[in-house]
Amino acid sequence: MSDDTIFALSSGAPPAAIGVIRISGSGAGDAGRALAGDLPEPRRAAVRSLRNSEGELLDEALVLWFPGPGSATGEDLLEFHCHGGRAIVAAVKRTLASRVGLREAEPGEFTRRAFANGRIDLAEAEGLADLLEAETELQRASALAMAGGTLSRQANLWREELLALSAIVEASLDFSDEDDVDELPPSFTSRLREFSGEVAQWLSRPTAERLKDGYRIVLAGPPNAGKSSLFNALTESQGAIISPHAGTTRDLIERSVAISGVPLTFVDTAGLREEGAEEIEAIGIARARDALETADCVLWLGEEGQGPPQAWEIETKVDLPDRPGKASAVSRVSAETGSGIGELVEKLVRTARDAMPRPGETALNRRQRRLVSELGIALAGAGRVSDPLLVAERLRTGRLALDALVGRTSTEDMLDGLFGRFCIGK
Ligand SMILES: Nc1nc2c(c(=O)[nH]1)N(C=O)[C@@H](CNc1ccc(C(=O)N[C@@H](CCC(=O)O)C(=O)O)cc1)CN2
Ligand SMILES: Nc1nc2c(ncn2[C@@H]2O[C@H](COP(=O)(O)OP(=O)(O)OP(=O)(O)O)[C@@H](O)[C@H]2O)c(=O)[nH]1
Ligand SMILES: [Mg+2]
Repeated sequence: MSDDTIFALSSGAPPAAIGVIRISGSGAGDAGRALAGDLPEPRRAAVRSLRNSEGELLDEALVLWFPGPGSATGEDLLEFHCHGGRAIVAAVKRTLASRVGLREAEPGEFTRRAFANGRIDLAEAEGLADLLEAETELQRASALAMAGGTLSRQANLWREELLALSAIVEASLDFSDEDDVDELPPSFTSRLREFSGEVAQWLSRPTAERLKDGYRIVLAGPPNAGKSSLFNALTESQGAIISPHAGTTRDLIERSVAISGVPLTFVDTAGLREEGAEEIEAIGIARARDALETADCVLWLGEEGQGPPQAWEIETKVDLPDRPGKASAVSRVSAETGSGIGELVEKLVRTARDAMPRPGETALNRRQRRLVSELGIALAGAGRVSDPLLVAERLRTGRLALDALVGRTSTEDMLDGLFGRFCIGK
């Protein structure tokens, strides 16, 4: 980690109402004085005239001064809240670079410094990355919980419990004599079991990927069943081509929408038929079958009972007089008149919400799940052996997983990948 002083525009692209330029590092105070004269008192906004080294006025701006280590990055941090015009932002940045000699920050570098300085841990940094990418209410609430340290606090409690259990094992080692080598107290076993149960509970929760990708709803059925028409009605779009010609849709058509804050991804597919499909349509049918594999929910528009297991039977084109009808239909709709569409959407939202993390519940991403499950495996292993030395060894393995979880141990590659997800200025 370099210890030079960095700056970046942290607000959106100009022109904007306000442009926030942040400066972090040991040179932040001097940079502030170079442009603004005397600094305001710490953590209090004050108006200053910003000038370049020729003394020319660049802007009247608010200045905020956060001396380290009690700042967002843990370093001296200074902010100019300028008018957000292109030329103003450019002039302030130019002055910081060429006159003051500061370097423009890399993507995520402020956050990376906050991590390096112990202001946030790795799980919180991942939460922040998700928070910036959040597009729905559920994603926002879950990411905010992660960024606020719910998993980090849990990991620390688990770490303490591991240390307490290790202490019991140590004590049994100290006091063991020839006849009584490997007796761990019964309380040890029950604590271990409770611990394992808690870890299993975290692993059973809906995942962060599910929250990000949305609940996948695949529309399937024979050609001309009305899949594309229903797809357009559900997504309130004209994304799919509709025609009376059987075999109109070939490629998968995906559209993500958030309804009541719940992310849903609808997938329209080529009509399934065994015979008569020409080459391109046949490729489409293969893709449709693949899509069925990854679906969270299949809406089946074909003949009753002919869809994949668990599929929702949908009776469609209910505006037409002579239709076969479906006794077990979950939903009866008409894409033509719109009848039943609202109810179907409501059912889907309810089902999808049940499959998602609760609002504000921490959802583990793939990396976090791998490490929490390593902890779970270590605990299970500790419960299966009786030699205290082996038990101690398993508990240590669990602690290593927790260290990796919060980033006490982490590789440069991993950090580059994570912080590269942030924009410049974060
Ligand atoms: N203008 C501005 N807005 C911003 C940020 C920022 O850096 N600048 N943030 C940047 O991400 C977020 C807010 N996060 C922050 C987190 C910690 C501290 C901080 O100074 N913490 C100190 C003191 C807390 C106090 O007493 O008020 C600390 O925790 O010790 C500041 C902002 C969102 N909004
Ligand atoms: N009356 C009526 N006609 C509908 C309804 N839904 C679809 N259709 C008609 O049925 C025909 C086929 O509709 P599509 O939505 O293209 O059917 P599809 O299942 O996507 O067909 P492929 O892409 O070929 O597999 C079109 O002529 C539509 O106008 C409906 O609810 N009522
Ligand atoms: Mg179609």
